[in-house]
Amino acid sequence: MITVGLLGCGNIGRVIAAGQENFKITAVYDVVPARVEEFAREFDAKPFSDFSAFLAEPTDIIVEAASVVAATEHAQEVLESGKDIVIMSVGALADKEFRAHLVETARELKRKIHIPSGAVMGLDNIRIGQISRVDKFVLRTTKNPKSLSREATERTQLFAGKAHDCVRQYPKNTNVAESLSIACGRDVDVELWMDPEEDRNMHEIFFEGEFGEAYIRIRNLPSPDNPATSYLAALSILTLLKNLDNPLVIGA
Ligand SMILES: NC(=O)C1=CN([C@@H]2O[C@H](COP(=O)(O)OP(=O)(O)OC[C@H]3O[C@@H](n4cnc5c(N)ncnc54)[C@H](OP(=O)(O)O)[C@@H]3O)[C@@H](O)[C@H]2O)C=CC1
Ligand SMILES: O=C([O-])CC(=O)C(=O)O
Repeated sequence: MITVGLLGCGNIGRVIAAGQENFKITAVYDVVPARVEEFAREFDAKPFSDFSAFLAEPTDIIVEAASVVAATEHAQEVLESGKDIVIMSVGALADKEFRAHLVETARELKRKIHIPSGAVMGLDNIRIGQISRVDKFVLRTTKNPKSLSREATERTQLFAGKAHDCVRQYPKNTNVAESLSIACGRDVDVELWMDPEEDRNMHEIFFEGEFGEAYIRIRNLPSPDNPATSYLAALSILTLLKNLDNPLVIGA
């Protein structure tokens, strides 16, 4: 049985915990102590309010499902402790120096940094961008204003530019922009829209290159407990964890 240390007892953390089968969350940590205690009671895990103690607990892998700040603060020490990490708040890797250092540490210590497909589909073959010509790559994200904690009466563009800048400005809503950039091997173009007529978290991917062209549209249901996060993102990390010990690797 794979043992998991969970950093972040929020919306995604709860979906993962509810789906445990071949892995077990044995240790939990969150910035909100009452949330950790409640989560630990409900899912039979050990609660921690001190990160070092949480990390010292014997777990096989740490799952970050908290925030870009949490991933930035803790990813390095997780790897240095000799554990693999799953990073959900991928926006932390928009800092190129930080990412390079993290990857170098993982390489030296023979550890893995897992990045789930999250709220999009297609990361598998988008990786061809690392080895072949890319003519165009645009992510257009459209969410209801509620998902962006804003108000609007009409469709409004919030951002147009590069992924790194977008996720810095909208760290709770555009981690996928960074995942796509890492997959494709370049800082992709991003448009972020809010639309009161849209009730889904929609991601449209326009990809053209040496291979031909692709258009992928994902219309996600928002998570009931956090409309900023698509339910698909939680299912994605749950699937990743369930497949950690599967010898048959698909789509990689
Ligand atoms: N890669 C992808 O495709 C996607 C990534 N995400 C990202 O995944 C992460 C988790 O999402 P979700 O579960 O919906 O978020 P939630 O806000 O529901 O849960 C996150 C939990 O982590 C806590 N937390 C935040 N910062 C820290 C910290 N520094 N140390 C410890 N705990 C902390 C939060 O506390 P508090 O409430 O006080 O902040 C909260 O309890 C987010 O960063 C989100 O943006 C989401 C969707 C898609
Ligand atoms: O869940 C989504 O639709 C996307 C998201 O919030 C993110 O990438 O941070």
